[in-house]
Amino acid sequence: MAEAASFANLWVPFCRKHDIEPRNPDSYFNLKRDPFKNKVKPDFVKDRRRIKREYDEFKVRVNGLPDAIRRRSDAYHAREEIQSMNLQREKMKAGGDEPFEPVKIPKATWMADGTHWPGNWLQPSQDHARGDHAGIIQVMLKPPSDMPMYGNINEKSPLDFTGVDTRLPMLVYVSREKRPGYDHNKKAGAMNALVRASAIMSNGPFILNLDCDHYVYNSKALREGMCFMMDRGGDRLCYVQFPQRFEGIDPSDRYANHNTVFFDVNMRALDGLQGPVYVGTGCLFRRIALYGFDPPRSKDHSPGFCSCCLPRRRKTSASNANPEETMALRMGDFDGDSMNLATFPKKFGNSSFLIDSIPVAEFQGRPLADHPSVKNGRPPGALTIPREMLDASIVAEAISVISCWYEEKTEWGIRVGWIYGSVTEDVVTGYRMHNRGWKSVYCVTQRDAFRGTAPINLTDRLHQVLRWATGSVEIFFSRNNALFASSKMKVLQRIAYLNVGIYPFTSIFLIVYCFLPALSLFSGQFIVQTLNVTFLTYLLIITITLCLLAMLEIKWSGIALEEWWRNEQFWLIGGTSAHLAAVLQGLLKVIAGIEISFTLTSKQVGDDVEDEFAELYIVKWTSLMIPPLTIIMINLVAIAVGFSRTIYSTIPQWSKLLGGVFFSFWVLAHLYPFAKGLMGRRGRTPTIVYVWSGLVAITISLLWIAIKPPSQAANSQFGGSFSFP
Ligand SMILES: O=c1ccn([C@@H]2O[C@H](COP(=O)(O)OP(=O)(O)O[C@H]3O[C@H](CO)[C@@H](O)[C@H](O)[C@H]3O)[C@@H](O)[C@H]2O)c(=O)[nH]1
Ligand SMILES: [Mn+2]
Repeated sequence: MAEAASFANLWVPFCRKHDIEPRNPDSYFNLKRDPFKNKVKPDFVKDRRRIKREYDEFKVRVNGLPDAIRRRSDAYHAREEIQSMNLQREKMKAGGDEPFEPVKIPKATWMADGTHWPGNWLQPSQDHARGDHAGIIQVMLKPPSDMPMYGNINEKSPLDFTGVDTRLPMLVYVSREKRPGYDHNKKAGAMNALVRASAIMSNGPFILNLDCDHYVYNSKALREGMCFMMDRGGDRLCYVQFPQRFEGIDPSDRYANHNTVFFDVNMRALDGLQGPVYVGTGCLFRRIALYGFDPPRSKDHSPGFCSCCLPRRRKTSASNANPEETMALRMGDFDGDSMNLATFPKKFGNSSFLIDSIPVAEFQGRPLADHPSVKNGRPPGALTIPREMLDASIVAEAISVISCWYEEKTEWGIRVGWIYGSVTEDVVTGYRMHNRGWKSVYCVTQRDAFRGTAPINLTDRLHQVLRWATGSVEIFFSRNNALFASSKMKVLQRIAYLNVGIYPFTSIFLIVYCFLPALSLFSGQFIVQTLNVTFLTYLLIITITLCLLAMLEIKWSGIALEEWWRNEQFWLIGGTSAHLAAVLQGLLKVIAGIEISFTLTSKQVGDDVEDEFAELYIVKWTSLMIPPLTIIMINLVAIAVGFSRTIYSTIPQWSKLLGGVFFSFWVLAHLYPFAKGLMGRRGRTPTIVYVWSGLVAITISLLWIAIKPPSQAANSQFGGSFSFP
């Protein structure tokens, strides 16, 4: 961190001077395009060469750190040992009869300034180990000055930053206290600790949340998000969500990692309702909304007026599932009654610094009152007061709010901050805000705002989808089920959230549909006895509707047909494997209380220089693969059975066979990427895949013979009775 902060002193002004994008040095230096395009400043070449060298040196220094720190720590340790040995020897000379004891000094990780690193990961010991350590706060970069600080030539800086603002934002490293035996609530707990620490150290009225596997790709994106927040009526926005975009995904996007249908269709559609769901990263929050308050002026925005489809319906029925939920933290309407500060310690914990910061964050987040129509605006110039300097008491307070016990008997994780108890804490957290009447906005910038990495091999991808689906099932069985939403949630938004909780359950029907074509091939019967007009009309209407829907999605969102098809395919792959498992797991958790773990999805590591997408071909067997594999085998066998029966029958009815096989092929076409994934790299199919395929094939054949002995089957009808005219 210290190395990065010191490199930033050069890198950030360099980016400002030459309009560098993206501002992640690693991706910038790895860009495939011409770095000199549109660059006109004569010293750009010189600056770039210099900064590239600095960056390379920085990287080498970082690579050397594990070794350097170990050597430094050993040296310090040896010195300590010698010192204490000398001390003992002197004592022996002076006093005499004390027995000589070998000195034992616990090993520690030492920092360059000769102090102990409080975390100690090199040599874990009690109180200094992963999952067992005190809270750590390190101010890496001090708060910047209020006025721009322009560079000038006289400085020692190796680059000429004349006229470039060289300020850097405050940078603080936070690691919350961890003790064995405490439930730390994973990411949600980490976010809440950060929210509290930042309330005390900087108290920005807006918070950007990025996952560790994402980075800023467009330095101006934040400004676009702020436009929504500062706009008239923007004070009713709880967050601005940016789409998730990914890098390092195989060009054909075999497992629909880009998720374009979700990010370019669903999320954009939700933007027209109460707003997009929160997807965990790339999201700009209004701090006050995270604190669990109602939006301002919620009284004049009664649901009768904003419910888009059912106007003025429920005045009396106000199905407010939990009135105290929305009333408890009501901040008044900002204007008349002020916030009820007396109740704050019970909700936010005992830090008076934190409690005092809340009204400040609310005030500073208001839109500028530069127009008569802006209600409760912030008077111009109100934010130009200089920022308070950090002192020891502030840091001490920040340490205390990231302690293990701080949240005890408060509403953190229950009504305040990120909500606990779900592996998809993001959806729940956003839902609670919408439920209070807040709106959100989807901000798709021309240039991607943020970019991240995603698991591209089949196994990790399935596990990721499993986790999401499990989260959804949890939501379904919890009080966050949209059926219990407050009356402030718009009807269509409620349906959208209902869908979030329900979609894994579609896997049950999906699996049935995948077996039906095979079944009809085996039995020679189609799902309906005769192809009457009613059936065909239904089929036609459904098919046309689906096609129209697909066309609408593609035309409106501008995604490519291939991307759309990948999403369809993965919907079936995930649906028959991960979604089903999630439903079972979710039921287990609800009924038996058995929990699953939230493990970080593994990220591709670029060791394989020869193949950028080596990760794609990794096959790790998981039982999630059994249902799709079974579907593939059964459909293949069914096609073979139907085919051979037609060949050996006296009057082959090829059109009937074609009709039956068509639906089987349709299922297989969806599962094609899955089959490809199982194969691994050509010629390296894992044995377990063969074993399972063999097992399934034998089972089906035996079953088939048991049910319909060949002599009998030979006379029956072949190929399914459905046929193309
Ligand atoms: O114990 C944990 C586990 C995860 N994280 C964070 O959570 C993020 C998401 O984990 P990742 O393994 O990248 O999962 P994804 O499937 O990529 O995450 C998506 O889905 C998650 C919910 O399941 C959301 O939290 C994420 O924001 C969203 O990007 C990580 O980047 C970490 O920053 C923690 O802080 N603590
Ligand atoms: Mn991720």
